[in-house]
Formats: sequence, C-alpha cells, structure tokens
Amino acid sequence: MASSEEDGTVEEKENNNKKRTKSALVTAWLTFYNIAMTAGWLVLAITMIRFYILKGTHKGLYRSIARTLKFFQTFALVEVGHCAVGIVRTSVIVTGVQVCSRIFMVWFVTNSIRQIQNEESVILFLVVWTMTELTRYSYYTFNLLHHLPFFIKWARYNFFIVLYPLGVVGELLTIYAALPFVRRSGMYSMRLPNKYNVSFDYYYFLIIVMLSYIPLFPQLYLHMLRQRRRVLHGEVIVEKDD
Ligand SMILES: CCCCCCCCCCCCC[C@@H](O)CC(=O)SCCNC(=O)CCNC(=O)[C@H](O)C(C)(C)COP(=O)(O)OP(=O)(O)OC[C@H]1O[C@@H](n2cnc3c(N)ncnc32)[C@H](O)[C@@H]1OP(=O)(O)O
Repeated sequence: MASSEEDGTVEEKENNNKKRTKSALVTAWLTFYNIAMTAGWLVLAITMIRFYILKGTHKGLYRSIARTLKFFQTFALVEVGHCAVGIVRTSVIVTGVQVCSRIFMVWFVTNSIRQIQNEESVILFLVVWTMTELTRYSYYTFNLLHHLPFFIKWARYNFFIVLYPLGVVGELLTIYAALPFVRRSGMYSMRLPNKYNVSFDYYYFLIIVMLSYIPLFPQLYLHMLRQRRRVLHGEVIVEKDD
C-alpha cells in the first residue's frame, strides 16, 4: 500500500515536472515568436516611413517592402498551428480565416498584379496591418512577460474598432482595382478545352472572395468585440467550440 502511494506520488511529481517543462518551452517559444514578429512589423513600419520621407510619394513603396512583408505575413501561418495544437486559447477557424485572407491578399493579389501595387488602397491596408500587428504582437509579448503596460492592452482592444473596417476597405478596393487586369490577362484561369477538362476563372473567383467578406467580416469583428469585453471589462464569455 505504502509503496503504491509512493509510486503514485513519484508519478504525479514526474507528470508535474513534465507539465512545467512543457509550459516553460511553450512560453519560451511564444515569447521568441512574438518578439520576432514585432521586430518584423517594426522593420516594415520604419521602411515605409523612410521611403515616404525620402521619396515623397507612395509610388514604389510596395516594391520596397514586398520581400519583408511576404516573409512575415506568410510566417503568421504558424499561428494557425498554435491554435491547432492548443498552445494558445484561440479558435483555429477565426485565426485561419484572418491569416489566410491576408496571405491571399499579399501573394495572389498585390504581389501577382504589378499594375495595382501603387494604388492608394494598398498603402491603406499596409498601414492598417502594420499598426495592428505592432500592437498585437507587443501585447502578446508583454503579456507573456507579465509586464503589460495598460496603454498596449487598451490599444490592442480599441484600435481594431477603427482599423479593422479600414483594413477591409483597403483590401476590397485593391481587389476591385485588380479585376480589369485579371480579366484582360486571364491570369490563374483555365479555359476549356484543356487536358484536365476543368474550367476556372480567377476573375469570378475574386468577385466571390469580395462577396465572402459580407458573411465573414462581421463574425471576425464580433469576435474581437467579445474579446474586448472579456479583457477590458472582465466579462465572462462562453464561446462555441470550433
Ligand atoms: C483563399 C481565399 C481566402 C479568402 C478569404 C476571404 C475572407 C474574408 C474576410 C476576412 C476579413 C479580414 C480582413 C483583415 O485582413 C483586415 C485586417 O486585419 S485590418 C487590421 C485590423 N485587424 C485586426 O485588428 C485584427 C483583429 N483580429 C484579430 O486579432 C484576430 O481575429 C486574431 C488574429 C485571430 C486574434 O484573435 P484572438 O482570439 O487570438 O484574440 P486575442 O488576441 O484576444 O487572443 C486570445 C488569447 O490567446 C492568446 N494568444 C493568441 N495569440 C498569441 C500569441 N501569438 N502569443 C501568446 N498568446 C497568444 C492571447 O494572449 C489570449 O490569451 P488570454 O485569453 O489568456 O488572454
């Protein structure tokens, strides 16, 4: 009896040690990830400001940041993994839609269609994304380090009220500006007849993407409003599982 109790205690201690090591590793990884992402978006912010001060125009700005933007925005896919393995308390679906729509905007719209890269709408969503991500990643970092300045917490859960709709306007206007070029060039499209017997029209696909903002964006926005009430006003929110 005594030996089985002892065994239980040893097992419990081992389990607790494993949990502590795992949680220390997770915290270390998340801290590293969030610092790296804050640094990345800070580099983007500084490059954009420098470009504008030196050139006095937004023309060519996208080209000057394209590589860094593609790298850091694509790297954000890791966040979907964080949710999937359960190391952050966030919905895989909400994060997946948010990250994938951004990656789509970067790679399959802005980067693929040179003619739209100097549109004002591109600058609009770039500035909005940068402000959002600087706030968001510094919030996570300071939170993990248990030294969260109130201003950062306030900014994380208030800026989005204005920035989210502005970002959506920038993205939608950019896709809209892309439509004539996509139609003329027939890019990413497959017309029949072809050896796969499949037809795909990227022009109509982009229109469907634009329309999909109507049901999806309100859900993301409402999610953030709920997070705001939970964090800033201490409300207990019961969210449905994925
Ligand atoms: C293939 C074709 C695709 C076509 C798709 C068409 C889509 C159409 C609709 C899409 C519209 C998107 C438009 C968008 O791109 C525009 C913009 O982004 S504009 C800029 C403004 N944007 C924002 O403000 C974004 C706000 N949204 C979000 O932040 C998110 O929805 C999300 C990134 C998912 C974060 O939400 P989350 O639920 O995670 O909220 P919290 O930040 O409160 O976090 C909850 C808890 O998890 C902890 N956490 C999360 N991540 C981390 C991390 N990296 N490190 C450490 N901890 C983390 C966080 O601390 C919270 O913990 P706790 O509950 O303990 O406080």
